[in-house]
Amino acid sequence: MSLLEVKDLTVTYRASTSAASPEKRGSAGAGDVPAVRGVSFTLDAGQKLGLAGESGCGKSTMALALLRLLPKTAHLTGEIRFDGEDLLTMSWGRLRAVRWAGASIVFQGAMHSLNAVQRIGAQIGEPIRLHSPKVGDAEIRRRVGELLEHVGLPARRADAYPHELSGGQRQRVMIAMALACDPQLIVADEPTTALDVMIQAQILTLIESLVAEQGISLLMISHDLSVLADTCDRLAIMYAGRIVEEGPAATVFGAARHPYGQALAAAFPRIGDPASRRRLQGLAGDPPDPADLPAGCSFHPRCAVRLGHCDLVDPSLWPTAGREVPDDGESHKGKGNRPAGDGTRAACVRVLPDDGLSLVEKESA
Ligand SMILES: Nc1ncnc2c1ncn2[C@@H]1O[C@H](COP(=O)(O)OP(=O)(O)OP(=O)(O)O)[C@@H](O)[C@H]1O
Repeated sequence: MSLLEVKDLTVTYRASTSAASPEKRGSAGAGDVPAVRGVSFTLDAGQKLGLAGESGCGKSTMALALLRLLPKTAHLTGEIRFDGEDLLTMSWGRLRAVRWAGASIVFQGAMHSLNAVQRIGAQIGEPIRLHSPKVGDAEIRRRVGELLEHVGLPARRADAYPHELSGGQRQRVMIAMALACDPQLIVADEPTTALDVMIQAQILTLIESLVAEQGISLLMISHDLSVLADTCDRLAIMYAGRIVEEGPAATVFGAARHPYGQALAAAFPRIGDPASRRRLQGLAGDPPDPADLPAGCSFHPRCAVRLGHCDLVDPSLWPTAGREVPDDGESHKGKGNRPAGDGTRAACVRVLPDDGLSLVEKESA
């Protein structure tokens, strides 16, 4: 059993809370935003999964859904199993126990996530107080000091207010808070957004070493595929609310099968690979408005290698077997045996040419 099992998760932001639910209506209503559409993935204990995609593809919605932190207008269906328990059906009391101690989250933009008028020591101590009411003030203070030192800040900074810290220091405080109750999983949503590159690197190294040291699982969200490829074991690529490709980080970043995965990989440099001196390629156009998705594959209007049926068929995610999997999403249906594959799943496959250039790179060469 995996630590986290997400099965066919959908999240729809309703235009009106008074309207009947999408389930009761049978389909999404006018103005509803289907932000996450049938996402499934698993995360094992100690594993690091990176979730990448352009702005608006549903990454933060996914992250917030995992801890049921979405606003009331969000309607969720599917399953989110954490350590065997379904988070979507569990009681609020049980959910409170799972948050922080089972799974915790590091939000993007620490300044907006911290309470501006409370000392950071009190903020880091809060989850400890909530989860262990018998622990006294002196012990909490000792533990907070320890956590601050663990993330590279002096224990005395516990008395500081958020505005007295730099952006990087505030992000370290967020990480200390996420670690306060020894969680099994940390969800880090763009943990280095708005930090300069040097501090970004320090924070990423810190997260990496802490999760490795403590065996914590990590779900890291970013639009920066190269950072994720460098930090995570596995990568999942999201587009228009769906995971379109998922697999070992090196495979997805180095030889993506889905044209969107290829386009995203072509837009980022390969960290630590000086041999890969290639021109970075931008991807023309914007992701679709989730409330007004194109028919067929949502990526087809921007796809450099689309075929005739791409505006008709919306392929589902299938395990790939080497490079032989068809991309119509239908061919495996009804067949008992799935291909053995190499641990990669993709919603569409385009064979990489022999010169190793992705088709997207080749088209724009
Ligand atoms: N509270 C909300 N109500 C209605 N729609 C929302 C809400 N929050 C997000 N959305 C919409 O859901 C879609 C997915 O947004 P989300 O923030 O999850 O994307 P993202 O990939 O995390 O983007 P970014 O990288 O910019 O944070 C977007 O179209 C967004 O406008």
